[in-house]
Amino acid sequence: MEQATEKKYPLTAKDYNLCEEIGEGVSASVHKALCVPLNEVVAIKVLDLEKCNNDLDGIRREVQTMILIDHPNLVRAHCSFTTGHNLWVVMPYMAGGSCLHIMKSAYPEGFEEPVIATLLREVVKGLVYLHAHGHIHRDVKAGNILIGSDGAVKLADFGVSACMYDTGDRQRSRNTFVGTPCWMAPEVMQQLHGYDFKADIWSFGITALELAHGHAPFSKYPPMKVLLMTLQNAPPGLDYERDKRFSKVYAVYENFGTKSSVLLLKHSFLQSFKELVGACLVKDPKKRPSAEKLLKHSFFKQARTNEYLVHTILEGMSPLGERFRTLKAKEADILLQNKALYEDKEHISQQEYIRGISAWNFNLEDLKNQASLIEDDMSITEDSSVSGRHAYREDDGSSVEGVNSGGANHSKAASHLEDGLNDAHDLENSLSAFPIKPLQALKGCFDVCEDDGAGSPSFRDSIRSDSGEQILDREAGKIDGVDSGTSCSLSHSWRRRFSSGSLLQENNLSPKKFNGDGDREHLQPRYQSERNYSGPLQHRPKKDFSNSNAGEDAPEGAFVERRGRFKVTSADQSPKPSLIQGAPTNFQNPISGGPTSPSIPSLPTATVLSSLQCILQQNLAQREDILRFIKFVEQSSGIATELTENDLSQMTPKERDLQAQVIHMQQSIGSLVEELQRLKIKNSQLERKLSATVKQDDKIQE
Ligand SMILES: Nc1ncnc2c1ncn2[C@@H]1O[C@H](COP(=O)(O)OP(=O)(O)OP(=O)(O)O)[C@@H](O)[C@H]1O
Repeated sequence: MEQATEKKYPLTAKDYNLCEEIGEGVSASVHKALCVPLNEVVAIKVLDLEKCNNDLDGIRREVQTMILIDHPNLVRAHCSFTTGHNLWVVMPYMAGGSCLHIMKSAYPEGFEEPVIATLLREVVKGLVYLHAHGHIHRDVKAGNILIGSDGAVKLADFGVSACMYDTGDRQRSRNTFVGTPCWMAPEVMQQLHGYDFKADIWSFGITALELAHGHAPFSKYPPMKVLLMTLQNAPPGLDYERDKRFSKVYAVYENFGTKSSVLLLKHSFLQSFKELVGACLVKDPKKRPSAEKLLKHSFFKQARTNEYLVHTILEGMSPLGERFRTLKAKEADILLQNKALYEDKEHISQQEYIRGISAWNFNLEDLKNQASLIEDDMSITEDSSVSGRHAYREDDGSSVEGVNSGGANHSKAASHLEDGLNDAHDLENSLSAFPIKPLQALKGCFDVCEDDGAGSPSFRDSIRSDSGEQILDREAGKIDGVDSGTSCSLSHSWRRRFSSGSLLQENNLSPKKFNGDGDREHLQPRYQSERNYSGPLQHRPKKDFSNSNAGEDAPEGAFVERRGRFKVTSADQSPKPSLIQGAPTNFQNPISGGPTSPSIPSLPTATVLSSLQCILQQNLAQREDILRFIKFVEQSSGIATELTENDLSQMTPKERDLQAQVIHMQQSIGSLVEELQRLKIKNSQLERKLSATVKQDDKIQE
């Protein structure tokens, strides 16, 4: 491949001395290296082509993009070449590392306001350039915002970026499913009408929250749940209560005209930050501002210079390689400590987290588990969702409702839902009640990288640490057994998590502390609940499973559908029997007008309550009708049994006809009684569900 810059970067591996590892992604590891002929420190991204699952197109695209771009806020590749079965991409060394790693190391609760403004402004500038050149980045997140030793901010990782002009028809919207769930725009998840540059604006909004809080909203949830929550809930945002540390009044000095005067402006950072995030996190992409427009937002008045970043966040940080090693070791340690938890069934979300997207398996059990985790979110009102309170309190270690709160609540929620989610039919009903159909949106979207467990790339041997010490081997971090029972080995999922964002708290690696707020003076080392930091989801062509053994992984029940790696199994696909032929079957959901279902997950609790009450009343009325009908039939059949053979022979045709009808009615009684039983059971289930919901509602109101 041709060199991209004036300087001639060598195209052979022997001209580079690979040093320690400084980053790891889903598809690659990144090393510090010395380019010997130029005596220049560089970063080399090493992609193992054998592990790339034929996604060579994606790699080609990434490298092409990286070489062609030319903007101070985007990481440009110097050159690339293959060595053995690896592809090396040589790029500038960004000594500060990614914002995510910096937060993990020293700012677990997010950055200070001016830092956020400075970082984001630089990112927007990069996006303006990318979008103007027809590219969508598709993976904007703190893990991909790199900082150089001079405080330069650059957006990296074009692994999933897309060129809008790829098809040649300059089509301006895409139809592929890529990105990382927490940062992924709803329209990318939905795949209904494609998406465009505005998908990056959504991810940018999520990244803003990530930089403010130290983690992305919903980051602790398993990927499926993240998708559902993004589609269902009101967009996340800043909250006046939780984020009041951003409410400080700032002094803004401005020069006017020739006379240099200083004006003290009272400015609430929180207000403009809230506005910025709110503008980006609008579900309708058309209503999101363009990157260009965003750049003019008043929020960026807080932005400072690159030097400011050097002084505030880089000074005092340990070298990147050392930081990376420490974080990696810490994560391995925490995984070991929590091993027992993962064996506990009550910690489904943590299991999902460990498994990562690689192990996504949409069988019935998984769907049930995922769906059972959804219930607790029904309590999230627009407001609390917007504030993100629900998702954050847990992070402080104080357990609240939610998945990771010690398991008790979760297990309660899960068992509570058991009743309502007894079969796949109900499950599908409940999912289909979402305003947009996430399942449909998900089916066939993914191909999933399976970890072959094969470890080190051949280049490993040549790697040495700057300090000469043995660097932590990737395999050394592998913890056997933790992931037992899943289809993904830990080494893989661990890599995946680490790369894109576990924010396991770090012992205060750096002496750097804030002196501003006071509330962040002490960065206590603590192990916070783990999150799901799933890596990018790469869209690949759907596979033909027509010859596959459809039922191979199905835990039970008939196989319904399988597209890509998605499959939905159902224990009962048979149509529900109608009550009686000719009898009314209009069990209508009073809200939607559709058939009633015990699960109406997309509705707020109050609406669900009134809906359930209506259904209950309807069922009671129907039961009365049926009882009356049975009584009537019993009376009729009583007359019939008193008739003798003789009587029958003397009957007129009309009488015989009537008699036949009576017999038919008698036969119906059996099925009516059965139906009645079924309704009774359903009634009692509804009653239980209703009282549980009322209790839950009461609790929330308390
Ligand atoms: N030029 C660089 N200088 C310093 N660190 C880098 C550089 N490029 C990447 N890194 C580090 O390596 C990590 C992984 O790199 P990158 O994101 O390119 O890999 P990936 O496999 O595409 O990851 P993912 O897709 O999971 O985000 C980054 O998060 C960052 O911490």
